[in-house]
Amino acid sequence: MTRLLRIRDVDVEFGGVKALDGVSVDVTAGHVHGLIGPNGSGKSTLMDVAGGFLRPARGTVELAGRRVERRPAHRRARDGIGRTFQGLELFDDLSVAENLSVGLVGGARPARADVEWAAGLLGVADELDRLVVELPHGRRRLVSVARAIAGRPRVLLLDEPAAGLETGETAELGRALREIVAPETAILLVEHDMQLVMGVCDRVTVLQLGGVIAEGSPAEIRTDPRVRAAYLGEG
Ligand SMILES: Nc1ncnc2c1ncn2[C@@H]1O[C@H](COP(=O)(O)OP(=O)(O)OP(=O)(O)O)[C@@H](O)[C@H]1O
Repeated sequence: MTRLLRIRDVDVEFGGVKALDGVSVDVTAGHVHGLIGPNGSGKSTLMDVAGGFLRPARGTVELAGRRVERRPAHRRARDGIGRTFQGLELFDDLSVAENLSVGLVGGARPARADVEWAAGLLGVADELDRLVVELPHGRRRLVSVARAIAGRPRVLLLDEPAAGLETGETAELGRALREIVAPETAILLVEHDMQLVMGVCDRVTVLQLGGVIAEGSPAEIRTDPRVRAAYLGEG
C-alpha cells in the first residue's frame, strides 16, 4: 500500500493557541480518508498544512516520499496536490469548460480530454458551455470538484464538497469520489455530512481540540467511545 500523503507530528499555533498539536495522518493510494471533528477542532488548519497554505511550526508533510512542508501552495499543485475550497473560488463569468481548462493556480493546464473526463465524472458534462454564474449552488460545487480533478492530481484535498448539495447530487459525488481514487489517487475529505463520510471513506481520522482522538475504519469510528463523547450534543 503506497502512502501518498504522510503528515507527521504537525504543530500549528495561532497567537499562543495550539490549533494542531502533534497531529499525524497517513493517506494511502486508492483510499478516501475522512477528516472529521467538532467545530474548531483543526480540520481546515490541517488541510491548509497539506495544501501549502500554512507552514507548520513543527512536523513534516511528505507527498509520494518527498518532503514538501516548506513548499508554497502554488508549487504543491505542480507536485500533484489538487484541492477545493469552501468558497469555491470559481470564475463566475467564465464557462464551466473554461474554469476546468484554467485548472488550479500553479498547476498545469488540463487537456481537453481530461476536462471532459472530469465533467463527466461529476455529472456536469451537459453544462460545459454554460457560464458558472448561471448555475445553482450545488452544480457550482460539483464544478469546483471537477476542476480539482481535471489536473489529474495524485492527492486530492476536498473541503466540504457536499455542502449545499441536494441528496441526489451527494450520492453522485460519493460515486465519483470512489472512481477518482481507484487505484492510484488518494483523497483527504473534510465533510460534515456523516452519511457521506461513513459511506465512502476507507479510513477516518477524528480531531478534537487540535489532537487526533481516533483513527480507523468507519465501523470502528462509529463505535469508538471517545468519538461518541466528542459528538455528544452535536447530533
Ligand atoms: N487564522 C487564524 N487565526 C487565529 N486562530 C485561528 C485561525 N484559524 C483557525 N484558528 C483557530 O484554530 C482552531 C482550529 O480551527 P479550524 O478552522 O482548523 O477548525 P475546523 O475543525 O476546521 O472548524 P470548522 O468545522 O468550524 O470549520 C480554532 O480554535 C480556530 O479558532
